Amino acid sequence: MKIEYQDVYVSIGRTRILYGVNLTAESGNITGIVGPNGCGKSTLIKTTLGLHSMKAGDILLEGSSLTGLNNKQLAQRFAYVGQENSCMFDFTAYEIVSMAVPIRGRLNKRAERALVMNALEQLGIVHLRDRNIQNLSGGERKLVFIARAFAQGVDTIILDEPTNHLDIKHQLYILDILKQSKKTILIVLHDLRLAAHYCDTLYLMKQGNVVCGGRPSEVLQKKRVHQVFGVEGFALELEDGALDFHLKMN
Ligand SMILES: Nc1ncnc2c1ncn2[C@@H]1O[C@H](COP(=O)(O)OP(=O)(O)OP(=O)(O)O)[C@@H](O)[C@H]1O
Repeated sequence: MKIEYQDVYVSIGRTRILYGVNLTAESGNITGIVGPNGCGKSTLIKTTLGLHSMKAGDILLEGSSLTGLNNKQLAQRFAYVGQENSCMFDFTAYEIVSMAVPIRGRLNKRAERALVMNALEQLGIVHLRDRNIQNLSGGERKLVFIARAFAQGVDTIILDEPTNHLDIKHQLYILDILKQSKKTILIVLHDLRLAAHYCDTLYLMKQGNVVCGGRPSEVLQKKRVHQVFGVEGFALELEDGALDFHLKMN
């Protein structure tokens, strides 16, 4: 489902954090948000979850405003995978994933089990189902939280830096799964190589606003990368047509 941010202004306390953000994540696409630390990426995501209120603007899902919806109604529309990897209690991976089930309404035990197992299978983590979440590695935990998002059964998943702390193999694994899912994905990324390669559309943020949005090849141009990140880098097309990002290091 298409997500539209229309002229979103957010303040925290007396500090203005977002200054009229306009951004569209098209249905079935991967839309990335990149930008320097503190530019407001997580604030935008948290505003979508209703954790910050908007001073002005609106957030629409398939044309309908999210304003005023309660947590359950939001969870019936989209899933969220946050930066945090921790869990305070001794749940198994299976139990964590099954927490998504009530969002789908009443299901009998058999249907619930099929749903959870299907999500674990999609992420390739059936073997982890009885493991205590506390004893899993950071990458394994992230896979469990993404499986929970899949079990929610929604078309739209919003992820805030899901590749943080993961080794390169797990980073690619997670992004490949998201790509193959054909879901509407809105994802905050720091790695510009991953952003260039996986995103259909990319938005570049700086100091609370979107500097530019479009295809990664258009957005990650040398001049703009320098303006926003202060480094020398640019997107480049490889022989097979895939997009990469070249960073010049001194
Ligand atoms: N609860 C809060 N109270 C006060 N200031 C906040 C709060 N949350 C965020 N901020 C400030 O808002 C700005 C944007 O923060 P945000 O976390 O959205 O940035 P970000 O782009 O996600 O950064 P990063 O890449 O480091 O995760 C920062 O200056 C941050 O200090």
